[in-house]
Amino acid sequence: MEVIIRPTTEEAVRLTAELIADAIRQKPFFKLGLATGATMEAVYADLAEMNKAGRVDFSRVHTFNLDEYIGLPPEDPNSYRYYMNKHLFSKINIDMRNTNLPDGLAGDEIAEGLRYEEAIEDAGGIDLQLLGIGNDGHIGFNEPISSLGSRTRAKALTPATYAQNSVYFNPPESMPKRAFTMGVGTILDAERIVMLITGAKKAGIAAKAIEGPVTSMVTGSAIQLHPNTVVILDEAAAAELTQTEYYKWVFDNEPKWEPYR
Ligand SMILES: N[C@@H]1[C@@H](O)[C@H](O)[C@@H](COP(=O)(O)O)O[C@@H]1O
Repeated sequence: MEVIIRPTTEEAVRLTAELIADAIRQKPFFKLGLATGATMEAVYADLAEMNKAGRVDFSRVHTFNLDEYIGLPPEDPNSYRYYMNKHLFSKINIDMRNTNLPDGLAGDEIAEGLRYEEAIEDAGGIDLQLLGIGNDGHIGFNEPISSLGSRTRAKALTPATYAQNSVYFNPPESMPKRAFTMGVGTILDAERIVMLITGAKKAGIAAKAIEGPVTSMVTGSAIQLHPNTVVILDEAAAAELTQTEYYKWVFDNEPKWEPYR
């Protein structure tokens, strides 16, 4: 795992977008795993800008989102399908048929989990999975005590997640209590993981996920098991890390990071 700390949120976001764009440039038939949440909005704005400037082409990219609320139709402004269309898909040259999210309205939940797993497998697996982290340490909607081997399935949301995300719903109580999410095992199967964590509120959970023990209580800590992971943080989110001098040295000196410095 590598940890990169950038002085500002903008720089952390920009680096995340650059890594994604570079990866797509190297392999046009790219399978990109996507995340939602406030943190990612700026990443998608950067990617849309790069696409517009002709710096990255999404025409042959296939996307797979981590999760979707159960019970929300795609046109609901709080569905993750709506979020993705709004923040990214409508702004880039992607073929909408190549964009995938779990179907929040799927009647048979077991079948929907299997369908999504098969769709990822049929596409040849995910090349790069973008991740944020929830206040309770979740990745996707893999809440505390989710099996670290879990696959795509329906998952009940914790009170912490409810508190974090219900502010977007009107009324807040209309937020679904369950969601489909890729499993931790599904996420760990990706070829490469890029996690972005920004803001002072995430400093505690960032330190747990990056430097704490690998535990299903913080499913974000499972990234430590992945052989090709980079975590990008702004200074505020990195405030509780203990090895910051080392992380900074690596970014400032390792040749592979030279183009991004
Ligand atoms: N399911 C998503 C997660 O994938 C995301 O990481 C999290 C963080 O959101 P934010 O960036 O708003 O803190 O939000 C939701 O819960």
